[in-house]
Amino acid sequence: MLMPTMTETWATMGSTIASFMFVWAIIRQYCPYEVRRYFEKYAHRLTGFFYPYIKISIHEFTGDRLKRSEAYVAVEAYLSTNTSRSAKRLKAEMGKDSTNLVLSMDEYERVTDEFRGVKVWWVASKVVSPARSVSYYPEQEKRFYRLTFHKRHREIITGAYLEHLVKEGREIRARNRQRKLYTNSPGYKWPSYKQTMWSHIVFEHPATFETMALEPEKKQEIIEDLVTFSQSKDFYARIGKAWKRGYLLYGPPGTGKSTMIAAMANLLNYDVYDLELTAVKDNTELRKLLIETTSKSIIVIEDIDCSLDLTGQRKKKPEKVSDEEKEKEKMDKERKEVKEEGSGSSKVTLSGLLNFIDGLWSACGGERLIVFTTNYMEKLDPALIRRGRMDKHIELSYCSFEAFKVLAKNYLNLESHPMFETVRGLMKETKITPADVAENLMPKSPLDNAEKCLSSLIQALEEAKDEDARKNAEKDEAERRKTEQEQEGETERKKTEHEEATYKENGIASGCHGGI
Ligand SMILES: Nc1ncnc2c1ncn2[C@@H]1O[C@H](COP(=O)(O)OP(=O)(O)OP(=O)(O)O)[C@@H](O)[C@H]1O
Ligand SMILES: [Mg+2]
Repeated sequence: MLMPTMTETWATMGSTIASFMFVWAIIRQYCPYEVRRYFEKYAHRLTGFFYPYIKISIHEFTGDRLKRSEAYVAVEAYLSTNTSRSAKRLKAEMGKDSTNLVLSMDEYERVTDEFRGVKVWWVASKVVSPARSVSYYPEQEKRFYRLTFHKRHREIITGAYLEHLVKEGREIRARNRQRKLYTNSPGYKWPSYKQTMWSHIVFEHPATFETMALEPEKKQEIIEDLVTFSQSKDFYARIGKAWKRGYLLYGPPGTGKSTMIAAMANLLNYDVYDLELTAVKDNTELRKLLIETTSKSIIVIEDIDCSLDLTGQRKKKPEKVSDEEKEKEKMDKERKEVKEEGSGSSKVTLSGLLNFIDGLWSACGGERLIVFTTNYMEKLDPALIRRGRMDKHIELSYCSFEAFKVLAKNYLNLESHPMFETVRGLMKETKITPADVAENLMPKSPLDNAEKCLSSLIQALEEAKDEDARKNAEKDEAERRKTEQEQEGETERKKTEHEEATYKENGIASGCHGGI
């Protein structure tokens, strides 16, 4: 019998494959879905006998579809180091500090990797499912990576290789991570498959605790608290508490609450989620936003007192409201109105927010800070700010002399100056916010030197002192008038009483006369 030559074998295989493809094309074109499924099933089994490779798919979104899968993100980062060498089509994204471009493989690109002498293949791919006919959503893309390797290496690849890949992927991500500032936008539509509810920009705020004007002991205490938190994963696990911590920053406008949030993020290298509560439709949407936040992040709700009407239980007003309080209320109302403009009304309730902070869902992810800021702590519901929810209350107040020295160092590069004594004296007599101090210390022209800036600050302090004196005088005058009016009223009342008594006496006396 004649043995077939190599060429003949190839030709036979080729024609078998071609016939198979032809039959398959006909089945796909003309057969009903059930028949197609049947053929697919058996075709897979058949090829399984001869095909010596194993494939593992890692999808971008799995299960609940709300969060990118960690495995996918790790593979993406891991391959980014590999692909720049062997892939031909690459995607580039800005890396940490906007100084370098991070490369990753483009869709449908294939690369090889080697681990302990074993070769594997990676391909980046996606399936596009068509848009649903009755839907606002565009077509959905489901991206995934597929790993292929020979079945004789199954153990090493599914064990040591995948472990090594996840570990390295995480490290690369941490190295290249650009911190982000997220915000939830109003008018948000429900996400398509891959969209998230947050939009982001690169977080580049320069504030640090070093540049913050605060008393040194207070600053140190806050830094220690934050660092301890970030290193306490095991501790939180041991005591059975979710790894998160709430901070309430309160104080007058311009005392550094927002600046401190940026300093916190820079200290711990966390992302910031700036949550605009008035743009959140309801409690369900709030929970979804929470689920989408990542670990190593700060979730911020600024001006919590004006975010929503969360103070329902504390509406009892004092009987007498001073002019100052009236003015505060008016300002709040205006701010609230401005915030609510265009954002549609929100149905987030106090209980929804409480659940957001420490409900069951709040534990997902871990390593998160929740920070509220307010100008009026007394307006917040006690339930919202009790310890355990807002674990640490930090008051940021008017500028002290110690805080001024930090600003003088930052702005003027001065550690001491004869004019400092005048500033110290005036600061004891009047109040000024760090924002106002900073503004005065800022040179306004290239010719402005330290003396000019310090003079400007001293002038501002003197003006503030005069203003205080004027306000005090007005207050005293108002008090004096009030006392005078009260006294006049009292005299008038006594006079009337006296007249009435005299009238009664006279009437009785004249009645007696008549009777006799
Ligand atoms: N403690 C501080 N240290 C350094 N700079 C400060 C401090 N407080 C305020 N500033 C300066 O003042 C500006 C305003 O401060 P910031 O926005 O942090 O105040 P705020 O307390 O958040 O005010 P608001 O209550 O109005 O939101 C900042 O840009 C910063 O330069
Ligand atoms: Mg602020």
